[in-house]
Amino acid sequence: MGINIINDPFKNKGTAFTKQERKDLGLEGLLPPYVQTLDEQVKRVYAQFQTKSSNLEKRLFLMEIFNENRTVFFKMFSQHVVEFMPIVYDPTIADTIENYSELFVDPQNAAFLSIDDPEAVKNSLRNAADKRNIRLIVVTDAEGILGIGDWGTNGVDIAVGKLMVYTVAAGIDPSQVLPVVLDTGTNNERLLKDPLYFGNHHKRVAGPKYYDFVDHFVKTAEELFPNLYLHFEDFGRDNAANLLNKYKDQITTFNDDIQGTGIIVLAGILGAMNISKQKMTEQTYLCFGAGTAGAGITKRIYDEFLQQGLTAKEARKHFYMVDKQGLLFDDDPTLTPEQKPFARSRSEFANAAELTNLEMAVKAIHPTILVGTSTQPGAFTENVVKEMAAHTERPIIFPLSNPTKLAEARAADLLKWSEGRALVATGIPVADVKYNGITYQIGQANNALVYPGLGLGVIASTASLLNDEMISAAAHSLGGIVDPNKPGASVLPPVSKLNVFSTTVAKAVANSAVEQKLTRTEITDVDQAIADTKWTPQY
Ligand SMILES: NC(=O)c1ccc[n+]([C@@H]2O[C@H](COP(=O)([O-])OP(=O)(O)OC[C@H]3O[C@@H](n4cnc5c(N)ncnc54)[C@H](O)[C@@H]3O)[C@@H](O)[C@H]2O)c1
Ligand SMILES: O=C(O)C[C@H](O)C(=O)O
Ligand SMILES: [Mn+2]
Repeated sequence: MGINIINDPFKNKGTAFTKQERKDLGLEGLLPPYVQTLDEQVKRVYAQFQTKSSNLEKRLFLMEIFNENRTVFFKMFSQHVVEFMPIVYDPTIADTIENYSELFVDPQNAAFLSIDDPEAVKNSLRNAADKRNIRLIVVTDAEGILGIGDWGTNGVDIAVGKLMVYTVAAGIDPSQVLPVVLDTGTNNERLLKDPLYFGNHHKRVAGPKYYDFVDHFVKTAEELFPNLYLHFEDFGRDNAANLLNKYKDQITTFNDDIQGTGIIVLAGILGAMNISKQKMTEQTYLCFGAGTAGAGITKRIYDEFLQQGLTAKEARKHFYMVDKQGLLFDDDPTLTPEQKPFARSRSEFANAAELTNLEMAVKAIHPTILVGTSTQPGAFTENVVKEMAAHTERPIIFPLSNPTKLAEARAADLLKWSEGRALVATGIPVADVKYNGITYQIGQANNALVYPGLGLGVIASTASLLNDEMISAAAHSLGGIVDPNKPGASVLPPVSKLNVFSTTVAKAVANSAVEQKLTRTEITDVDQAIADTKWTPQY
């Protein structure tokens, strides 16, 4: 029995089991005699961590600790958030997803569900939960992992990684979460040919069979875990919005790429407005890469224009989208439902036929905001940036494609090409940039800065739905943390304060749920409800 506890990462205390616990739990003789404190354990493990040289090695080491002892892992993570985030999460997580089979040591308490075995869904979820009270699932079908595409069952890592950030940022109890991967096949030829690949060796199943399988999973999860908050991550462009639209008014659910990214970009633009002292509704917005994230962000910013008093007709005039084919026009039969509302009429431009790339579009439109979610590295060229900067004092430029190798531009280049005028945020963390004697702090417009607080607010308030009011409240709550008058100020709060502002976001979201009477239980004190929900790593 003692061995079982040592092998259970939710219960294991390792060398910190007291003499009495060792006696009671049948652990005598299974551990060296000295009883360590949690702090001593963390110090020891962090020293081991520091001997690792590459980020991949560091991540693999941290995952071993995660597999053994969640308390030590999260205590250490919480002390080194800025250092660990890019290792545990994006961008290093992309390497572990691409090499999942080669690096595999442990399934990390995830649930692996296969479209070829729908009858097993219920038992699989039950087995993975192992009688734990699951309040939060991150599910992926891994068709659109970050910007690296289709990774089949390997994508389970993104669900595990997103959940780790929930805990370190917002104190979500790690024993109440479940990562889930839906293996519906893969169109990744490299995986299909790889004898080591752990997933189903067939093409992705599409159409009704796919939607039925997802629905079967959703219904079963809702039945097994009645207080569930269901987070969708990295589904493909054809399915992500459909699934969100199907479930958002029925269950407590969230799509991170559409909604989470929308929140963080809105918060970043509001931050940029504080710095430039300009008005949001006077901006011209260009979305580059109008897929899941791009269209989700555009919709969020557009809704903000409406909230700030513009009519739908007035607001639309401020928005443009560029995708593979160039500027999107309303006569294009390949537009997605999410792109359609923002497509323009050819008659607006004398040279519509020439607007087939970003540079030509920027020349014709004079955007003041350019947000990249295109997976096209280097797409924000010097010419594009100079052209944009020629027509606006403080160009707002967010190259958001992840991981690092796919970013549309580097922050340092954007500042150089705009002579320090660009207001920049990136998808992955970047170091400060020095330019002309000013140190620029670069905001990280990654949904990781908001989804944990959002989730904490939803879970603590027992909200039955996550609606647009709550989402807007989350975006607006991130203001006022950065001093906008400091030269080189960032448009977003720093990751070093992730823990603090996650609670700020949670309060805004929970208050909104309470005001709208969307909670399942009566919440009289939001702050208390949040404090009661939060888990801290301690024995
Ligand atoms: N920073 C963040 O928080 C965050 C959040 C979500 C997504 N992202 C990043 O955004 C990128 C896109 O993710 P997604 O989920 O929206 O993927 P997606 O596949 O749904 O969308 C990508 C879009 O880019 C378009 N595109 C491809 N090549 C292009 C080109 N040459 N020019 C213009 N557009 C082109 C595609 O047609 C598609 O519409 C990824 O790199 C992802 O990591 C970042
Ligand atoms: O995972 C991330 O780093 C952000 C985002 O969800 C993405 O898909 O790129
Ligand atoms: Mn994502």
